[in-house]
Amino acid sequence: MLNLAKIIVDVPTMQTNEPYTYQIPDFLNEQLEKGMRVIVPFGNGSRKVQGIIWEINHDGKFDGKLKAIESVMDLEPVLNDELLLMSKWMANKTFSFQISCILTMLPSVMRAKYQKQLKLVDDIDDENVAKIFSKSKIVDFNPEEFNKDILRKILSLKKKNKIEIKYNVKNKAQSKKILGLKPNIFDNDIDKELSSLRSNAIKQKNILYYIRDYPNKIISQRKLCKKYDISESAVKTAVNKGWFKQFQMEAYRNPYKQPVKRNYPLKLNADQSNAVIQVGNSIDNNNSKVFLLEGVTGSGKTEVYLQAMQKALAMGKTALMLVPEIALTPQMANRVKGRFGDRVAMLHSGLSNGEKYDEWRRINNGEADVVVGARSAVFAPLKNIGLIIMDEEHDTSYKQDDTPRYHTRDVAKWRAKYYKCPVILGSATPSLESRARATKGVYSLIRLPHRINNQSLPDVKIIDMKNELINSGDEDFSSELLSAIRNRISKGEQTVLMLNRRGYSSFIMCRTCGFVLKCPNCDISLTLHMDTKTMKCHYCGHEEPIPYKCPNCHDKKIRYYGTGTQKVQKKLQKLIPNAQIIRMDVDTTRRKGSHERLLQEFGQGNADILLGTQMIAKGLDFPNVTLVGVLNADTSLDLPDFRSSEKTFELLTQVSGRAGRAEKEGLVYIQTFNPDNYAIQLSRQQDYEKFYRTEMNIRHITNYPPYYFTVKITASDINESKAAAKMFEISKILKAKLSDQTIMLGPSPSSILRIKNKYYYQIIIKYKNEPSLHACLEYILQHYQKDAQKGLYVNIDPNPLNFM
Ligand SMILES: Nc1ncnc2c1ncn2[C@@H]1O[C@H](COP(=O)(O)OP(=O)(O)OP(=O)(O)O)[C@@H](O)[C@H]1O
Ligand SMILES: [Zn+2]
Ligand SMILES: [Zn+2]
Repeated sequence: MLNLAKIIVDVPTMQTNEPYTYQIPDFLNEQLEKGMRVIVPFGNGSRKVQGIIWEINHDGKFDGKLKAIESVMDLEPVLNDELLLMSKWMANKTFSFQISCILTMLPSVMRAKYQKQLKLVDDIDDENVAKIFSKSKIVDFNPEEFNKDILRKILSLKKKNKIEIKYNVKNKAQSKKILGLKPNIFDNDIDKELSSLRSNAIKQKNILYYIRDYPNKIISQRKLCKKYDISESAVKTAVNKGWFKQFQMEAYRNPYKQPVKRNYPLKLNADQSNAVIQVGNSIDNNNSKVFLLEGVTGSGKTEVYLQAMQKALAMGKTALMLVPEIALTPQMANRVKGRFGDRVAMLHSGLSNGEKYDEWRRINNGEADVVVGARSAVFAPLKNIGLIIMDEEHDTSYKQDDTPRYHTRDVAKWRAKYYKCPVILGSATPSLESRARATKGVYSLIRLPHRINNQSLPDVKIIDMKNELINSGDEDFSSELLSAIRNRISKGEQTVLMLNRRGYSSFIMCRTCGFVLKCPNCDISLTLHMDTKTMKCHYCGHEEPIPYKCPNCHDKKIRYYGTGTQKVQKKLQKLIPNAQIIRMDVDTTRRKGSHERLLQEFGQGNADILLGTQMIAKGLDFPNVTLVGVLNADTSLDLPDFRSSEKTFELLTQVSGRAGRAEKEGLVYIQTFNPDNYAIQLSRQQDYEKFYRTEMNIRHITNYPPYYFTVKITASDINESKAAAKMFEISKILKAKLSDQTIMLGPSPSSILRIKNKYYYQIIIKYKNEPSLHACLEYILQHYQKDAQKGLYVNIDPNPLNFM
């Protein structure tokens, strides 16, 4: 009989979904549990890797030699049964490896960091190498810190067994420790000390009074000093006299800087209350229904979420609310925090890794039972979930663009099944896939067709910029929009302006020879960043100075193309000198808290105009905004993507919805060079149902989702012909297996052929019913693993969000 553990190990280059069996050493036998992280030896060197315990068997048998677990990294499991089970499902569903799913579920600080170390095992002659070990026989080894000569010597000494290279796993997950104080003097002794103090020892007396008032209270030193105006030196004296015991206490980092105002449930209108009742019934009956809440902008979806969550909490269950990163505005956060208080945990990219880890632990310990967060919050270690909400369910940020390529919606539905609870998918513009499922009855459709208080949707006007360009020569601001802005300023009302911007919108081009400055590593033009005065690649991070002469023909007529937000802001300021403008884009929101601050300023009325990129389109609820302008509606239409109309319609509808949400009526101007395009015309009517029918017809004729399922397979390599050859090989395997109804596009070069010096080739498969496809793709995934070690990667993306 042996104590054995099956462990899923973190070995990047030789992945497998089969766990490895290890022996549990006696000293760990009591302590180990399923779901804990451990460190185990791997391979035949002295390599150590992180792993997670998948199964424990106390009366196991094993023939042959077994390695033993070296140490354990956790005191309690970090993954419960549910999440372990989910990792297995997810690996299968997304064609990835279980270990990468597990690592995705955990806060980043819990992912292992491997530190190489050098250990001196024998005397060495070389002085330069010996110097490395002058302080200790084991030192951290970062190869990039040594020159080639020394590196060569180290390797040759390793061959002679005079030096060992070890791999150690570092635990980055550290809780924050602060100084805590515990009273250590009681009753009569306090009085004795008081009477022995000089009459002017006021600080010392104050400390004793405090201890008399709170004899059993543990307090952090910082708080004591701040709250009772006591100096640190006075505390030091008190500790020396034995009045306090000083110790290290664990602190949660507090990411909420400002106090949140409490808010209370609103009286629901009939549509809202119908929605809450339906969802509530599903919570009561433990059924895992999926509701599609289709509510026009400003229809009060958030209040429905809050009151449905309240129901789940009242039954002693927990609630999970997912929002797109960009929509996790302070407004949304305050609404939830203000309703449910300290039981809310927030997970979003604005937190430091340490803060995220703390929030994660609060959830794992059961101290927070409401979680609000972006994509990865879908893995929050809540137990006993009673409701899952996905706000703006159509948002593309819900799909992860890198392995594991999961869609948050699928994970949410899996968890809801596990806990037998409902899911609400909410949106003013649901994804076509979800809306089609509601038509089929797979989801239950609930509609909120009216705005709160029956306020009408804003009036939308479309401006043909072709005419405008001829008449006024301005391609950014039409005269109608300008006069509407001036009019709002004179009335003290506010305007939101959106610049529909894509990554490369401000590139530079030579007007003489047409030269465009491109990234040396990727097939993409560099983007101009005025704040750092550099040209940057958004794919690989390459950066270089802005050229003043054309690198090709040396002419000085090189100029900036496309509309950057900065440029537009300058121009607008010139056109309307008295306007107070707040600009919101990647550049102005990079610093922590700046997003929050800008919105707050706008909300307080400190500016007339909020000018920004797509990040201002969603979720904002400012009653004084009566005018919305979309400066360039066309950029998202130009995408070589079958979803470009859907994206355009959705964006225009969402941004229009920011206008006229309270008593005053709203007006929207959409500037476009394609005024007749159906997505633009239909967004003028803000009629989602009509858009849905029109777009479904087009998808039907062109054989696209939701009528077809899709899979994208890519191969990438530094050598272009290798990537292409691999894709042709794969296409042969597929052709042999797939039925004739299935459509295969490619192999073809991806639309950005080269990224980070690697070439990409792809195949897209469109299918309706292909039972053997999954197994075939699994085979491809496993079979081409060995190529990854040589730098050729094969990736499978189920239901890709873009085909480019
Ligand atoms: N029952 C109600 N009575 C009064 N006011 C309400 C009610 N429900 C919601 N509101 C208010 O109406 C406004 C719009 O609601 P909310 O922001 O929830 O809409 P939404 O449907 O989420 O909109 P969007 O999709 O545009 O973000 C908010 O200011 C909210 O406080
Ligand atoms: Zn030139
Ligand atoms: Zn690049």
